[in-house]
Amino acid sequence: MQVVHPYIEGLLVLTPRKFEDERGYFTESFNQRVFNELVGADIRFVQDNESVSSRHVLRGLHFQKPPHAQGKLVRVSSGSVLDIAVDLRKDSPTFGKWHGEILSAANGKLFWIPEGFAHGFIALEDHTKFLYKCTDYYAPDSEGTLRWNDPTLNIDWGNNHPIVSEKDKKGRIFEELNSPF
Ligand SMILES: Cc1cn([C@H]2C[C@H](O)[C@@H](COP(=O)(O)OP(=O)(O)O[C@H]3O[C@@H](C)C(=O)[C@@H](O)[C@H]3O)O2)c(=O)[nH]c1=O
Repeated sequence: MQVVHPYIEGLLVLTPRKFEDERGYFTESFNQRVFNELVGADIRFVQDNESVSSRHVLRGLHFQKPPHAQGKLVRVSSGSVLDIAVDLRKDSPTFGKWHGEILSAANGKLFWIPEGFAHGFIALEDHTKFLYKCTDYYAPDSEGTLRWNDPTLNIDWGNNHPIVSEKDKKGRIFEELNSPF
């Protein structure tokens, strides 16, 4: 397992070992014990999600407010994305900063985004399948959306005209967000 700690504290990028042979490959895409040792906490996931997106589709930036905040362990099993986590923890030295990671079926990376972050991604290929585990259940009344193209965040999505849902077009701007974390 290769483990990388991005400069924003709490984020983790994991690359599980891939065993390749003439049949194809085998990999442990999730191992609760190994994961908890790496994170140093007893994290429990309660919901697995899957979405498929066409190229240029951007989903985000989403979070759920406490008491329904979610940690997310995300990966891609087909295609690729640029995945973004924005630090919304008010007392964090990196509050308002973001980290981007390319996740693809080919690189097999897992990106751990704990509670206190907004999350989103843009699909870089057609039929990009995005898989993620969440630490709390979907709670639509607790949902928050931060505007993907917020000028303060200034995220480089590599695309100025992505396909965005009507809900995401109405996302709040960072300056007016009043972060719940
Ligand atoms: C997220 C979610 C959505 N839904 C439903 C609600 C809606 O009718 C439909 C599509 O929902 P959305 O438009 O919110 O889906 P989407 O834009 O893919 O939302 C996801 O975006 C990424 C970036 C995340 O980080 C996720 O946590 C989640 O917010 O699916 C559920 O039933 N359960 C869920 O957990």
